[in-house]
Order: sequence, then structure tokens, then C-alpha cells
Amino acid sequence: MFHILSENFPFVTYSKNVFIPVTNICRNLCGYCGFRREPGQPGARLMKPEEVISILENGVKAGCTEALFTFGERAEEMPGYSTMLEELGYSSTLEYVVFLCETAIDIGILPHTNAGIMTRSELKALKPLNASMGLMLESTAVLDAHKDCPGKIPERRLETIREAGKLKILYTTGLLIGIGENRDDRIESLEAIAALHMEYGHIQEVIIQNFAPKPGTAMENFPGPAVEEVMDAVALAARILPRDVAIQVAPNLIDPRALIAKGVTDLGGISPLTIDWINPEAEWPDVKDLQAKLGDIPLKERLPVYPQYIKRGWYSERIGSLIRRLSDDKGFRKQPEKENAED
Ligand SMILES: O=c1nc2n(C[C@H](O)[C@H](O)[C@H](O)CO)c3cc(O)ccc3cc-2c(=O)[nH]1
Ligand SMILES: C[C@H]1O[C@@H](n2cnc3c(N)ncnc32)[C@H](O)[C@@H]1O
Ligand code: MET
Ligand code: SF4
Repeated sequence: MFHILSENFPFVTYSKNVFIPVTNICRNLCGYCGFRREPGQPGARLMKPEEVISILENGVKAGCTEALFTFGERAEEMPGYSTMLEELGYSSTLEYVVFLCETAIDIGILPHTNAGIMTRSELKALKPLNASMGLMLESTAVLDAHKDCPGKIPERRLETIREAGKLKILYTTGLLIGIGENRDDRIESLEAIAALHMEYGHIQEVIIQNFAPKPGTAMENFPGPAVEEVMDAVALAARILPRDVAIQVAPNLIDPRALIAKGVTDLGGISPLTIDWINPEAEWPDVKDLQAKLGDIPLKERLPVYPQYIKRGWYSERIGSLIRRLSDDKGFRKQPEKENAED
């Protein structure tokens, strides 16, 4: 992988996924979040197994290889949530996530779980059932946007990412740009991620995500960051992160072209079926249109496990045969040697 688009890295990647917002009930109160609900509030939900299964099946039919399971954090701390879970027949979120991940694998799509901070034992339970997992560090700075968020204390986020590293779980993390942090904070955040990767080697990708204001939230009148600021953050990431870490931006939130020139190598999950539940106003581009926009920079599909980690066997036995089958179905194993030549 190369951060600076050059003769050495002449393409960008993406993952064809379905976005499954399992629950939006959350104990944190991030000032920028339009996704979160409290039990009983309009729009509060915990998806039923049948709803999830139907999306997974349609995803497989549409050629998607990744099921992105997203959650509010530690919903169990919110009164009323446990009753909702019991109605579905589960006694804990973890038990339900395990069921959903197993079901996804049986249906033929690879889980990527993004559920907020987790304990070592939660991570351990999910490891064999996930191709990769993720948690945005967002920032190492203590910010006003996080004043009512026990789960957004930087040390607690870093601890989760560290535990995942110790368990050799492939990981996605990233920075949220424009939530009150400054440039030095971004540098510090990237250095913290780089240090964890140098110790454990598990960070597949770092998302540089621009804050996009949401109506009805505390930060609804905060402007999103200027494109130049996001470009600078990508350039910092390319300078600070080890070269084998992909740098991701979301093509529904920002025009990726100028950012690719600064070091972006991946465009994350793009769904032909589901919306981006965190940024529901931002439609996914069609992959063909996106390719046309990128001109002569090829856009290549990948799995939620990057090729260099497949090669090194960073996956459990439980999902090994699915990874091999999907790689073959998509023709990834027939690709020219060049793609894998660098590891
Ligand atoms: O569609 C989205 N995908 C998000 N993704 C998914 C990402 O696009 C892909 O799932 C990964 O690239 C794995 O293939 C996240 C994954 C994480 O682990 C952590 C945070 C995010 C954030 C988003 C997001 O805001 N929107
Ligand atoms: C899934 C990820 O989306 C990010 N997230 C939450 N709210 C917003 C927003 N308004 N704009 C951009 N990103 C957001 C958080 O960092 C979360 O971890
Ligand atoms: N609630 C989790 C977090 O903020 C998961 C993504 S936001 C829905 O980390
Ligand atoms: S960003 Fe995640 S942790 Fe923060 S309020 Fe939204 S759902 Fe909860």
C-alpha cells in the first residue's frame, strides 16, 4: 500500500456492503450525532432478526461481501432497552450480535462490527465471527462535543483499539474532522494510532471522516470542515501512519479526487442497497459514476479483509472458507501479482 498516489499505487479500493443499523439506542450523547435515539423516542429502534436477515440475503444477491453492523454504544445502560431485547429473545446485545454475525456468515456475507467501546471478553467473543471490526478514535483531545459521553473518553477508545490489537483483530479506526479539535490534536491522534499499529500490526485502515452537521443536534449550526482542512488531515495521515495502513474517506461525504492526490487509498463501504445511516442525507455514488469521476485511477473492489492480510492468514477458521470463496467469485485471486507484491 502506498499513501501518495504514484506510479506505485495506481488504484483506490472500496468494499461493496450493506449497512445494518442494528440499534440506534445509545448511552452517549455526541453533539454531532443524528443517529442516536433513546428508548421510546420517535425513530428509536432495535432491528428484528427477520429484518436483518432480509437485508443480508438481498446483499448477497446484489454481490455485497460486507455486512456493516452498527450500534449505539452500550444500549443496555438505557432504561427500556433490555425489554426490547428480551422481546426478541435475547438477554444481551452481545448474544444478539453473535447470532447476527453467525447468520451473516451462513448466508454468505462477512461481518464488520462497529459497536463502540468493548471489553476484551466482548472482543474475544466477536473475533472469530468478524472479518474486521472498527471503532473511530475520533480524537485524543477532550472535546465539548463529547461532554456527555462516557464512551468517548480518549483513553477508553485507545484501550479498546489496543485490546483488539492484542487479540489480533483487524481494525478500522479514524478521526472525525471538525468537531472542535485543532491540527495538533489531529497529529496527536494519528500518532497514537500509528503507535498502536506499530505495536500490534492490526490497523487496516484509518478513516478521515469530515463532520457533516445534522438537524436537531447540538452542533446543527456548526459548519463542517473546509475541504482544505480535510486535505491537510489526509496529508498528515499519509505522513504519520505506517505505509501499510490504508487511508479512507467516504465518497458520499466529500469529493475524493483531490484527497486521493494527498494520500487517500480507499473509499470504504459503498452500498448498492442500503443508505449510510449515520449520514442519511448523503447518498452513495454509483460505482460506475464514481469510476468515471476518478478518470484513469482504477476503483477496485476489496473484501473487509485487505489482500495482504488474507495472504497472511489474518482470519478465523470460521470465516476462512467464505473469504476464499468470495475472493474466487470476485476473481481477486487472479489479479496481477503487482497488487500483492509489496508485502
Ligand atoms: O458507511 C459508512 N461506513 C462506515 N464504516 C464502514 C467502512 O466504510 C467499511 O465497513 C470498512 O472500510 C470495512 O470494509 C465505518 C467502519 C468502522 O469500523 C468505523 C466507522 C465507520 C464509519 C462509517 C460511516 O460513517 N459510514
Ligand atoms: C460511525 C461513525 O460516524 C461518525 N459520525 C457520527 N456523527 C457524524 C456526523 N454528523 N458526521 C460525520 N460523521 C459522524 C462517528 O465517528 C461514528 O463513529
Ligand atoms: N456508537 C458507536 C460509536 O460512536 C458506533 C458508531 S456511531 C453509530 O463509536
Ligand atoms: S456517534 Fe455513536 S456513540 Fe455518539 S451518540 Fe451517535 S451512536 Fe452514540
